[in-house]
Amino acid sequence: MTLPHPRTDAGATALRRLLSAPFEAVLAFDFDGTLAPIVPDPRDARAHPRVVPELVALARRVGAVVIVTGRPADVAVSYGGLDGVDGIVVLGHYGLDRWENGRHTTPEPPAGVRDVREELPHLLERFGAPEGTWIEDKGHALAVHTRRTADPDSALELLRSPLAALAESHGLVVEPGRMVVELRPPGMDKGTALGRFVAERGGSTVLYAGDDLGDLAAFDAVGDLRGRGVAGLTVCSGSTEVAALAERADLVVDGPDGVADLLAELRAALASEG
Ligand SMILES: O=P(O)(O)OC[C@H]1O[C@H](O[C@H]2O[C@H](CO)[C@@H](O)[C@H](O)[C@H]2O)[C@H](O)[C@@H](O)[C@@H]1O
Repeated sequence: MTLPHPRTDAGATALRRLLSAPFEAVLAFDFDGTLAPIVPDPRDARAHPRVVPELVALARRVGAVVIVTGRPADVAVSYGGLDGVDGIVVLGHYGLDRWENGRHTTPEPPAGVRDVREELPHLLERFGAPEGTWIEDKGHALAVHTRRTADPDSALELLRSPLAALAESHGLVVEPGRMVVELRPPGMDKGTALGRFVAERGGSTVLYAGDDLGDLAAFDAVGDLRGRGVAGLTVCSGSTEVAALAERADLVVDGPDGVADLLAELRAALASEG
């Protein structure tokens, strides 16, 4: 079992530093598509079976393990079985809420979310959203999924601008993703969440792994952190659905299976370093 080689010098430097000073490292992961395989119904998403055991082992050997997700933090904990990982922190809703040591802290949702909740079904009907279009109500955000329609890409195209207009009229922003458009509060993204977390923990290395467009902000944050002396390694959990992340990553692995392999390789490498 050998660790893969990052294709950039910056990534290789970060991996070396992670292995030589693991207690100064922050390991950060997206949830869906990275730790959890993509499934048709978002309510069925669960962590890859090898992920939690590997995170449990890694959490004992690194500075911090953090999940940065578009899910509500408590939902990611429950779907992922993440409460089994000692010391893990879960930043949900792109960083708006936080789960740590069994405690979930979350702000009040803005009024715009309530209004969008009311109007969204009518909008979908008015614009002829095809059968299989599904609204995920996340409390602080609403996500319109098309994965279970006959033609998910066309359904997304049909709905993209009406959803953007609805979001804007209620002070929300749209977050595009894998067969989904989310209408969510502005003012937070995965990059801000990751940057703040690394500052809070004082890490000298950060690894961030993601699979979707919302993870690009976290990749940007890794770039900013490098400018401030923090070594950074970006990992793409590769898929046929999103090319933009793979183009920017220091390392591309084969979906959640590949992420689970990487975790196992990191764990083995850290164990052999003593
Ligand atoms: O930031 P993440 O943890 O990656 O969450 C992003 C969105 O993931 C979920 O949707 C995605 O995964 C579903 C389950 O595999 C899949 O059916 C869907 O097509 C994907 O877009 C989740 O439902 C969203 O709320 C998250 O924002």
